[in-house]
Amino acid sequence: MASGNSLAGKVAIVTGASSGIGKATGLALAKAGVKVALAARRIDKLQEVAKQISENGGVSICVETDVTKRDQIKVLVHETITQLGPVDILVNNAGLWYYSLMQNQMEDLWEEQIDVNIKGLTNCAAAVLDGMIKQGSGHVVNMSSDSGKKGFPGLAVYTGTKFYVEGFSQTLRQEVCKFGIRVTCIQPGDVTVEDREKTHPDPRVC
Ligand SMILES: NC(=O)C1=CN([C@@H]2O[C@H](COP(=O)(O)OP(=O)(O)OC[C@H]3O[C@@H](n4cnc5c(N)ncnc54)[C@H](OP(=O)(O)O)[C@@H]3O)[C@@H](O)[C@H]2O)C=CC1
Ligand SMILES: N[C@@H](C=O)C(=O)O
Repeated sequence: MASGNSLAGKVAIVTGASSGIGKATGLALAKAGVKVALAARRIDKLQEVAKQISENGGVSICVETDVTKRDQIKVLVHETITQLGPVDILVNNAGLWYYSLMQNQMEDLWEEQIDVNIKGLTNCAAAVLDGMIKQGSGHVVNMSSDSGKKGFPGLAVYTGTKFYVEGFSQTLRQEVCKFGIRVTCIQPGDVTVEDREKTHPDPRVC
């Protein structure tokens, strides 16, 4: 354990760790000495991140997880505790966004964003709470967005999901601070990620 580093030796789950902000967070936490459970649907991408972590002397596991599936989240938490130890940190990062004007009625895209950004984030937070309450400590880091602070045309549903993240985080914080659990909300602005085209699939939907 590196001295003077309060993160070293801790255990973190990072959802959406297969690319972008989640991947960068997983790498950064591992570099700081955190044992990281990398979660996302694309196991091949997670394994690439894990390889990078182990080449740099870090510790991680990969758990194929779809955060819209509660049973898979339970397996994620179980595998993390079994292989790495009790969960100190959850980086609730998995999320996606699609630009589309409401008038274009892209119902499937709305539902996907609601399922991942709202239900997935809620279920992941819920799955680690019990353990954190029992151990009297923990940190839930919820990924919001600048879209969690103001609306952007073309992002009505996405913005709605991130306003949810803000409201959910504020309330959760008030409920669990008495157990020594911290809840943080992060609002990145525009961050260039490798899969930008995937989340912005077709400018014609705008
Ligand atoms: N990039 C930006 O400008 C900003 C991003 N954000 C937020 O940051 C977070 C990360 O996004 P970003 O890094 O940019 O985008 P990426 O597309 O690079 O990453 C999204 C991650 O979410 C994962 N994911 C998507 N759906 C699911 C699912 N059902 N189950 C599990 N994992 C899932 C993806 O993994 P996989 O496909 O393998 O499952 C991927 O790892 C999001 O919450 C986003 O809203 C906030 C503000 C700005
Ligand atoms: N703010 C970003 C998403 O959260 C975006 O501009 O796409």
